[in-house]
Order: sequence, then C-alpha cells, then structure tokens
Amino acid sequence: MTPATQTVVTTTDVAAPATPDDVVGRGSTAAPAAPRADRADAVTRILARHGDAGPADLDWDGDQLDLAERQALRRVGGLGSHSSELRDVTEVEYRQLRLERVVLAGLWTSASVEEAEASLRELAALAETAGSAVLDGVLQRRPTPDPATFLGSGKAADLKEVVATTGADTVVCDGELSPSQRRGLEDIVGVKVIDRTALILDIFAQHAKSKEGKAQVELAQLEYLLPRLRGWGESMSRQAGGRVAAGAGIGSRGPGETKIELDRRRIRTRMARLRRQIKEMAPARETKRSRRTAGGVPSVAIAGYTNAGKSSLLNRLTGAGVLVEDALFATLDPTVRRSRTPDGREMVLADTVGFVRHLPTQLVEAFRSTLEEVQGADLVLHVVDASDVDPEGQVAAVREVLADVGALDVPELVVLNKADLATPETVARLRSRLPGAVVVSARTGEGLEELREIVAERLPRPQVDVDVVVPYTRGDLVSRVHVDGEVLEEEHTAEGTRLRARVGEHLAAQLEGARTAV
Ligand SMILES: Nc1nc2c(ncn2[C@@H]2O[C@H](COP(=O)(O)OP(=O)(O)OP(=O)(O)O)[C@@H](O)[C@H]2O)c(=O)[nH]1
Repeated sequence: MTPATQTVVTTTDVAAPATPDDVVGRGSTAAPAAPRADRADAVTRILARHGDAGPADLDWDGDQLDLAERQALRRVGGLGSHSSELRDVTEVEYRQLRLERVVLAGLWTSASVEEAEASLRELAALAETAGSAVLDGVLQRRPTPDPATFLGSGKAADLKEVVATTGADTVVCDGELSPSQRRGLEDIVGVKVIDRTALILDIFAQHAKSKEGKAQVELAQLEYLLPRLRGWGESMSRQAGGRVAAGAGIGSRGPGETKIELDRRRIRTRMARLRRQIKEMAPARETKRSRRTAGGVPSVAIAGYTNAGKSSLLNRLTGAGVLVEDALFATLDPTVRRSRTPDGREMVLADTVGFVRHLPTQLVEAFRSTLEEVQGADLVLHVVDASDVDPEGQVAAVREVLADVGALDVPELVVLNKADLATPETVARLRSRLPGAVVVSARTGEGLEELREIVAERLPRPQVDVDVVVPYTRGDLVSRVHVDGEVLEEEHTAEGTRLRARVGEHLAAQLEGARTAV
C-alpha cells in the first residue's frame, strides 16, 4: 500500500520554509541553496539507498551515487560539478544533510477539514523550521483523540506502515499528547513520537538569544517535561539505539541530556531558580520600556502570525537590518527601532514574536516580554499574510492571544501583507471582513506610504497647551516643537522665542524647565 492516505501532506505540497541560506538581508552573494523540500528529497533518497553509511564509507565518485543523487547533493551543498569535489563533502556537511525524517499525524475533530489541513500544514512548516524533513502525513477524522494512542487503532496501523515505507524516524502529532498516549503510539509505530508542543518548544530553544529568552524557554521545557519524565526516558533510550544525528533531535534539544536525567526534585529546584532569575530580569526590561515611554515617544508594536512578514515590515518602515527568514519564529526576542512619521514626529516600532495556533500554555510566559511591548503600545500593527490559505484563522488566533495577555484595548490597525502574492478575491474578501485594513506588500513596497500616513494619524497627538518664551540658546527646543508639536503662535521677543503651542507632556516639561518668565 502506498503511504498516501486520504489526506497527505508531503514536502511538495507544504509551503516549505527555505534553508537558512535563503535568508534575505545578510548580504550573501552565494548562489541560492536548494529549497528544503529538494534537500529533504535528496537526503531521503540517498539515505534510503545507503542506510547509515558515513561519508568515509561511501564511494562518492564511484557508482554508489546515481546521477540524480549527485545533482541533488551538488545543489544542496553548493558543491562543484566534478566528482572529486563530491568526495570532499565534509563530515559536517554530510551530517547537515542527515535531517530528522518526520511523518505528521493530525486529527480532524470539530473544525472544518480546511482548518485541520491548515493546522497540519503549519505543523509541517514548524517541523521544517526545527530542521526536519517532512516526508508524509496522515489525518484522521475523529470526534476526540483516542485516550490510549491519540489516533484510532486502524489509523495508527496505517501510520506504522507510512513510517516503515518512508523510513521516518519521528512522528509528530498535531496536538498535545498525554504521556501515556505518546507511549501507546510509540509502541505501535516503533519510532519516537513527539507532539506539537514539544516541537514548538524545540524551535524556541533554538531561537532564544537573550538571557531572559533562554531562561523562559528552559522553564517552559521543564514544565512540559516534568509530568513526562518516565516516558521521556524510554524514548531517549530507544533513540540511542538508532542513528547518530547531528546534534540532538527535535523535541530533545534544550535542557540537554544531563538535565533530563535529573530527578523531579532537582528539576523543581531548577525551575524555581529560573523563575527567580526571570523575575530579577524583569525590572531591567521595565526600565528600558519606561525610558522609552517617558520620552513621550509614541510606540507601535508589530504583532501577527508567524511568517506574516513582521520583520520585513519593520525593516521597510525603519530601514533597519532585522533578520528576515523564511522560517517560523525567526524573531523571539523583541526588536525595537526608532523611526519618524511622515510629518516628522518620532516614534518607536517594536517587532514581536510570531503567533501560532495552539500556543503551548507553557510558552505563554515566554511570550510575555515580547507581548508586553504590545500592552504598552499606542497602536498595534496586526500583520496578516493575505496570501495564506487561512488568513482569517490567523487573525482569530492572534486576537485570542492578545486577549489572553490583556492587550485587547490597544488600538489595532490590520495590515494585509504580501499583497503581491494574494489573489484580488482574497484581498477583497479580507477588506470587507476587516474594515479599515491597509493592503501592503513589504516586498514590493506597495501600500507602505499609505500605511505610514495612517499610522501617523492613529498615533496620539500632542496634548498640552503651552505659552512660553524659550531663550535663544535653546533653539533646539523650538525646533522640536515645530516637529513634534503644533505651533499656534510664534513671535521673537527680546528674551527669546515666544511660543503658543500644543505639545506632548514630556516636551511641555522641558519647555517649562527652559522658559524665561513671560
Ligand atoms: N512575497 C512576499 N513575501 C514577503 C512579504 N513580506 C514578507 N515576505 C516573506 O515572508 C517571509 C517571512 O517574513 P518575516 O518578515 O521574517 O516574517 P515574520 O512575521 O517576522 O516571521 P516570524 O519571525 O516567524 O514571526 C520571508 O521570506 C519574507 O521575505 C511580502 O510582502 N511579499
């Protein structure tokens, strides 16, 4: 039987993120690397034929590799066209090719089949982001997950066959599995089973850069791990008998093996310590934020679904060199940039972490630092990928999380991005469902001028009326009133410039400090 069950997700029909080599904005002049789907394809084929042989065991320019494999390897590794160069594939490069081979398993419960498929497609993109090759997928219609094995017994048997046929070493389930469900399914399929939560935690572990981000992710991983200690150990020992992968596999990165071996008590101690550390780091973040708001500078938070184009938009609006990656969660720690409105007022823009369906509860805390940017903002730019198959689903997921963190009362401006890719029908539909939305393309620049104007209009205007004489030595303040405030009257007197103006609180205080008696 073919692995293809009724609904199949393969590397070709999934919107696969590209390899890290495809990152835009790094100034690389190298030829673009093969899309990950091609890479997965090449690796799968080679591994299927050569098993676990290392580069030393393979006769690279002999007849062990067929033409298609050579071509694929050349594209993947950027190798030269001669067979002798193929022999120079280093151990590291070879290992990089040895991606974790994953089959997905999803359930279609109460939602529509489109939603179930969108969720599975997203799971595929998440798995690719984590560094795996997605080989296949099965989707089962069931009102609820099977309490013992997640999928029902018939579908679990199908999955076992798919795993065997594709040579997969990991099954990723689209949901959060109880420890016993995971063990039950592992017993049937005979390979490691992980769930969506473990996958997302793994990606976060790979992407956290700041000390606080790392501590938060480790805490979330330990929280997830604690009730699963027994099952985890079993799957780790099973894995140990398998192939040697480059680094740890998905779902097992982060806390590291030594930590995994810790008993519950030690894990709890570690968690308490992490919580303390995070708490200690919070005031620093608070100070940074209040320093910005105390300057009276209006702030805009860019929020939205993962891969919607938030970082691209931030770059477009500020000219900043923020990493733009066709992978999920490229942004974990908030990035803040200063910029100006078209009428010259200063503002700050903050990029935030991408949202995702079914955000693991363990991660809500880890989201907090970046979402605090949203809470404290004057305006949220809610970026939507208008070319996605289910943009409305993304909008709903983002709004749900915003509500969870108490950021719903911040004014929202919906930005329909990727207009260059979206169909006119979709754009029209979204416009009617999301009144006031601005249509843009961060790639082509379409709509960005309009967006800038609307942002400027929606940001709070200066509010304090002042009537001051500013000494001529403080010409800088007079200029700022012209830029950031609204000048109602200006005259030059012997003592200085007399200004009647409407300005922000901070500038008003500075003018008060510098004034000479009127
Ligand atoms: N065609 C097209 N692609 C775009 C546009 N905006 C962004 N992209 C691409 O979409 C991908 C994701 O863009 P990012 O800006 O990294 O998205 P993000 O929302 O910051 O992603 P996360 O970090 O996952 O939250 C990149 O490959 C971008 O080049 C657009 O307007 N049109």
